Amino acid sequence: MSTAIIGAGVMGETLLSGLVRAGRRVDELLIGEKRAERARELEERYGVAVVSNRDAAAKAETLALVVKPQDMAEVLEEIAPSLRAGQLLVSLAAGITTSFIESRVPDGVAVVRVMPNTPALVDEGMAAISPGSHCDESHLAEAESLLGSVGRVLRIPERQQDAVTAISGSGPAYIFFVVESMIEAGVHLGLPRTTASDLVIQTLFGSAKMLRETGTHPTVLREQVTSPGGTTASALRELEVHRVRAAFLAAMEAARDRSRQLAEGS
Ligand SMILES: NC(=O)C1=CN([C@@H]2O[C@H](COP(=O)(O)OP(=O)(O)OC[C@H]3O[C@@H](n4cnc5c(N)ncnc54)[C@H](OP(=O)(O)O)[C@@H]3O)[C@@H](O)[C@H]2O)C=CC1
Ligand SMILES: O=C(O)[C@@H]1CCC=N1
Repeated sequence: MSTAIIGAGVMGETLLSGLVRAGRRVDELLIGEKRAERARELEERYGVAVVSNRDAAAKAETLALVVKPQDMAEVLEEIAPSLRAGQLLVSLAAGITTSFIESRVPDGVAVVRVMPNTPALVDEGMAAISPGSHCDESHLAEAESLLGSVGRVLRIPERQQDAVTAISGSGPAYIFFVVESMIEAGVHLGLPRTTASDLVIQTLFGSAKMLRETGTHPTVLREQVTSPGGTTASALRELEVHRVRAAFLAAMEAARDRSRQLAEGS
């Protein structure tokens, strides 16, 4: 069963590398990528065949669409004549609905919408998948196996996808932003940059592991660190004064709204 990835940028290559790590045979993978230089790079790095989008659409049973939302209509127009009933399209594009895709491809082509994230690069991705209107269990299972090779997969109703995009799709960027900010703070406090960086990364890793392995609510974990009248309480007070919690809410509402807009092509 061959699988094609159309659009091998950051997310497309993340998926490709994960499939290769998971033992998927390279001769069962096809890549559609429009820039010749990028195509050569992928061929050299993975030994994978880069073909035209139309060839990929004609040959593969499953196609992962990993182009920008703004390029999706053009790509669908290009590949639609090569598609046939029974094939599966797995879209990883933010905002693009299954009905947007279904209305542009032949009847009987199944569509699954996915919101992945970049920690898939280290097999710790979080992907949420939703079926389109012509999907059966086998299509969902195939999408699950594709994304399951690079992390966890959750099935969700499609109406939740814009919120999921705001939380886990964009989520790694917020975490990296917090990490950057804490490292800069360490430097301001006089620590060497490498020391600050080691401290912050291990603190993040340990905290994530505690959340996952203890199952304890984050509020309880935060309270355990906050000694009465101590250092943490002083720091958290400043975060509240600067309305960081409200800023997170506003930021994620903005991401959710942007995801909705992307479906309209803007
Ligand atoms: N990055 C992320 O963290 C996440 C991204 N996504 C989704 O993944 C998709 C891709 O995002 P990302 O990887 O960040 O973006 P990139 O710009 O890195 O990747 C898009 C790729 O598609 C290629 N491309 C554009 N047009 C075509 C075409 N007609 N045929 C074949 N390839 C084409 C681009 O080539 P070129 O550069 O030459 O234009 C580029 O390599 C988006 O829809 C995004 O919403 C979802 C979750 C997380
Ligand atoms: O920023 C974006 O639009 C994409 C979707 C989620 C993460 N990156």
